[in-house]
Amino acid sequence: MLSPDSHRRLYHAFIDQGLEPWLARLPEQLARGLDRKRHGDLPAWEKAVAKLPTLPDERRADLDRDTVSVEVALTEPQQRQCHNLLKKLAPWRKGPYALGGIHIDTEWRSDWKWQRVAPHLSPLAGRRVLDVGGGSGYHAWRMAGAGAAFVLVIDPSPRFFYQFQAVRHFVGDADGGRTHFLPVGIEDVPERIEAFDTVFSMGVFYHRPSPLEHLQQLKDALRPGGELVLETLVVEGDATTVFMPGERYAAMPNVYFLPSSAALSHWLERCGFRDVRVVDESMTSLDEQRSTEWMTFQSLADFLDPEDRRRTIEGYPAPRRAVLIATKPA
Ligand SMILES: Nc1ncnc2c1ncn2[C@@H]1O[C@H](C[S@+](CC[C@H]([NH3+])C(=O)[O-])CC(=O)[O-])[C@@H](O)[C@H]1O
Repeated sequence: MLSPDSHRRLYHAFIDQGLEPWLARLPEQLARGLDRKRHGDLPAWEKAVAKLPTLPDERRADLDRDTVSVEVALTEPQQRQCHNLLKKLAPWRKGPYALGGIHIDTEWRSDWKWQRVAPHLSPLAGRRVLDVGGGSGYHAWRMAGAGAAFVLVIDPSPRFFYQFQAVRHFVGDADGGRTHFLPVGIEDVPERIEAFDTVFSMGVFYHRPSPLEHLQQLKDALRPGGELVLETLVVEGDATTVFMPGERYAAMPNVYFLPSSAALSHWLERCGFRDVRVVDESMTSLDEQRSTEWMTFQSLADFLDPEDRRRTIEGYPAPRRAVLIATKPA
């Protein structure tokens, strides 16, 4: 269960944003997303967040820096307690964060992805934003830091929901209550809601078995004239190239379509998007995704061929990611 305060915050935000068609579904979606049967560790994550100590009101949140940071004075025992509680939510994959002097060095340098994306966005100031598959919410805090009026992360992972709530505990009201997380998938967004000025889908597309349906769902979430930001794994090739790996790609299950960025541009156009641009294409480096103290399992270095880093352990082209931006016609 969410604390009544978090419930209230979410409901009020949905009312303020005129998201009434979605509001009626929230109680069921929250209950399902946080159902204790979904993961054996869920009660432990909930408890860890609930046990975070009350913090002094005086704090300084910096959401517009590479490391999402909250400066707040903690006593040494408090800092130790927070460190242990945050560790209970590991593995921490998306970040980095610095919370009350605790540096969470996550598996991903998600700030590097943001650096590739941010310069190309229509300014986020005042916009209503949806981040589909937003993980722990790192990019959502950056979007709020860039001035978005309302940011909603949807991600079905309850672990990431509790990681977000832990960061929220530190941020407090310093974001003006503009950043939110709903533990559901893209399939739970009400049909044709057309409510968001910018929709992000980063690191999700290749997990979708029906890629054009995913593009259509993203389009339906956008208001006419809104902007889509699509980041995904691609392969080299022309507008006719698409690759589907076997059961695993770089050890990941559930990886389906890896088009070339030219093919993906073509698909976006076929789905009715306009002004499609590939703003970045780059290989994922071993410094961007790696094991850390906060994510101690295997990471990219273990999933590439040790003899030839240009290949995955399955012999496929190593991860290459593109960022595409497109507009829904007004
Ligand atoms: N049906 C679904 N609907 C929405 N999200 C889903 C669904 N299924 C899984 N996810 C979520 O999609 C996220 C994909 S990670 C990208 C994180 C961030 N965006 C990043 O760009 O760093 C992959 C990566 O590391 O590239 C996970 O958090 C899943 O729980």
